Amino acid sequence: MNLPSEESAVPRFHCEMKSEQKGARARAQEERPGTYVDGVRWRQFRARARSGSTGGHPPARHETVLPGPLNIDEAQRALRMQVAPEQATFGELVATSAAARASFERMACAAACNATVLLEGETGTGKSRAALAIHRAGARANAPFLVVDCGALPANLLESELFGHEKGAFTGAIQRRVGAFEEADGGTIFLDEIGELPAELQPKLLRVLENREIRRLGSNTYQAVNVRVIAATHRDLRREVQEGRFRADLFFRLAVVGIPLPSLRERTEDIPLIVERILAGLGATPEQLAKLTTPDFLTRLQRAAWPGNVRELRNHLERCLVFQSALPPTSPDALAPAAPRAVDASLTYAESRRRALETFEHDYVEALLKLHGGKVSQAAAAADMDRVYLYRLLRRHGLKS
Ligand SMILES: Nc1ncnc2c1ncn2[C@@H]1O[C@H](COP(=O)(O)OP(=O)(O)OP(=O)(O)O)[C@@H](O)[C@H]1O
Repeated sequence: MNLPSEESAVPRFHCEMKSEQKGARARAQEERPGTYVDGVRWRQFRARARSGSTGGHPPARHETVLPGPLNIDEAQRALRMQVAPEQATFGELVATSAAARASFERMACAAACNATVLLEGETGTGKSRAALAIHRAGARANAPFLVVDCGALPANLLESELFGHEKGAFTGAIQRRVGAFEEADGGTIFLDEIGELPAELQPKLLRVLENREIRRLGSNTYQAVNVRVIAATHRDLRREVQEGRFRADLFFRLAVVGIPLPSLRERTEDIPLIVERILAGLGATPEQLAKLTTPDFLTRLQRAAWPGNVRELRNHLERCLVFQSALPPTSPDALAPAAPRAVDASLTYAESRRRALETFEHDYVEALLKLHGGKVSQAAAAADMDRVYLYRLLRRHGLKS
């Protein structure tokens, strides 16, 4: 039986489904690109007449309750509708919340096709991890995955980074250099912080996306590239378009599959699971794990603000391990009683969120610079930010000329 797929590279016999007297059985035939139901990867699935539902983690096998026997249509519907595991994973990402699972579903769809993807989410929501997971779950998994931070370099260097240059293309170009698009040929290029792409490079990237060909700096000829593009931004790109900082045509080219990543505030129910994952990754001992997953501590973590999202949570847990203690979250809003925050509910959600982010960004970089006596390099290193990017933020908020 064939299941619908947008990707021509998906094997014809990708998933085998059998109707049986007691129900239906589905078995994935290939390791890659994988078989997904509700964003969850499955190897074997059985829907049968009377049994319990076992959400799995990782879910290699699943059984659920269905009136049997089933015909193939019913079995297919069962796969789509009856599977509601409590936990979902996509690559290294884990979640139980509906918001995150909806993102995983979109990621799974994106992985199965070749379309350009735009990941949108606040800083630290896991955009880079999501990009890698999409690459790994797709047909290009064994080909290169290249990351370019569009906010990290000035325009001329970024152009060379992306498209390469010929020897002598500019002062200092002592030899020919292959750019990221060429290097990623056959694979995926991840354009992080795409909202920071300098205006002069936007038409050049648009051309690459439209024609799938690049031209090295200093060269007269275009050459074809076969690269899948995943971009990410923490900015509201629609707003950037409205305000003339980002080209509308480029935005539409990038957002063929738009995937919003929810902030941690919007999915606090995922925090216990993420905490467990992070602690395991940090090599916590069983004692440490027990101490840092008590209901009381988890509730405190769930009530904190986490403007830096999963990254901030991870840093906090790392501190807890270093100091061998369930430290209270340090974010200014942590454990705050229901004190009203300065939000204007007459604005749209998007506008309100944008303003809050702008304020956060401004306050953060201002405080950061103050803490480090105005030394940008030192501040950038301490904040684990790229120096050029920090400069850009400081200029954007009028904190440095
Ligand atoms: N679901 C998750 N489970 C465990 N760790 C996670 C998860 N999501 C993100 N992280 C961790 O949070 C940190 C930030 O993740 P990532 O770099 O993917 O976020 P981002 O959205 O790309 O951030 P930025 O916009 O600042 O580049 C990383 O250290 C990553 O390991």
